[in-house]
Amino acid sequence: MRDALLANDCDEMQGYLHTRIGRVMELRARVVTLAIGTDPKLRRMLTYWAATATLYALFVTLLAVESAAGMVPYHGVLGLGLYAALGASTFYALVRANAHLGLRPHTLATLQGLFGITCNMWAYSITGPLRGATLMGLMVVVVFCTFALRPRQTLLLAVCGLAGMGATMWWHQMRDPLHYPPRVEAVTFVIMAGCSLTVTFLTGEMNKLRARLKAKREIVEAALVTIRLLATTDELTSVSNRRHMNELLDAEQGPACVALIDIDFFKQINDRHGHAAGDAVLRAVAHRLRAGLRPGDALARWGGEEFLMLLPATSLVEAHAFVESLRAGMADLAVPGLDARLRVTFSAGLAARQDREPFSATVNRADKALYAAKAAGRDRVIGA
Ligand SMILES: Nc1nc2c(ncn2[C@@H]2O[C@H](COP(=O)(O)OP(=O)(O)OP(=O)(O)O)[C@@H](O)[C@H]2O)c(=O)[nH]1
Repeated sequence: MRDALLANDCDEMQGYLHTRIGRVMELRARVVTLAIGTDPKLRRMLTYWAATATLYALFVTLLAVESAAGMVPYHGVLGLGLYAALGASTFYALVRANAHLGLRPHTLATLQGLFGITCNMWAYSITGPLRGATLMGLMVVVVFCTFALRPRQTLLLAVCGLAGMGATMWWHQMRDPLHYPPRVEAVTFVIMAGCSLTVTFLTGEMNKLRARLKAKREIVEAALVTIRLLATTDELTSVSNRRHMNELLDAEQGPACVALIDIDFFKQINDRHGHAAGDAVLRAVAHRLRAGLRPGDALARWGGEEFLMLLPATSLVEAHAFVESLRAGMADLAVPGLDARLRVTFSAGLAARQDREPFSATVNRADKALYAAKAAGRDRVIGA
């Protein structure tokens, strides 16, 4: 009795924990969706944002540590920290809401790049002897922007960065030549300019390579679509070809019916009106049959003037009624370019798949039923 109660308590506890964990997971998924959305492109952009925000945070934390050691003025670090936090959160909001704002990627990248440059100028101004380290930030700005900007736009941004940093250096060496020796500032500037222009050039080349790769990938993707279409479609009638129908038959697991449909006296049409007229009849019949298909049904050109229809989850009685309605509908089939009085008819043999027999056996029975329909005078539907 006691054991049973204990087991009951355990089950209840397990159920309770299960529900709680489920709710926590659901809440977590909602928060993640709210924060970074579901669109992969948006998520990628927010990943870039997160990388730069982390860099700002690291940078400001390091400066705070240095300010505690008396190397950097406290108020300068606080100001820069607030400015960086404000900028980072503004850009998060802009990127997150951009689906509604509609800002172009290069506009967003340029704004972020310019913000990065001003952070760099500020950091250079307050870091005293550590200022050389802040110059690395300019390279990050260039590389970050290369994802969204064209090479020329990246170059313009790099020039803006150099102008900003150059002005900052010039101002400091004019104001305080003791701590900012003009020669040191000049050499630093030249090295920084050389590095950032080289990085701009290299990222520009990388961008061109990426664009070329993208163009090639698009060509390959389009070629794959064409190859797939050619491999699965009958060129004349645009319905599936035999190979594709065989794939569909292989994939079909449940009960189904097949209908083998053969145009009557097609040789006569060819002989009397010419091969092109025969082709037009094939196209018109295929078009009419395809238009009559229900969702899930499939149609293929099985041979010369023969079509195979796959009717999943359909009984023989239902299939008979369905194909019979298609047959009756042929009475008003008009073939473009041919005498309107020409009546095109077809005969059809039906068979239902028995248990899980291979479809080749079902199609064989449908073929026999078709033969019977032809023998019985054509223009009719017979079930096996
Ligand atoms: N125009 C055209 N004719 C084709 C094509 N493929 C096969 N055929 C012709 O279709 C004809 C089929 O003739 P048969 O098998 O004798 O059949 P039928 O004249 O329809 O006779 P029944 O089926 O017994 O009513 C042949 O003359 C083939 O040359 C095609 O793509 N275009």
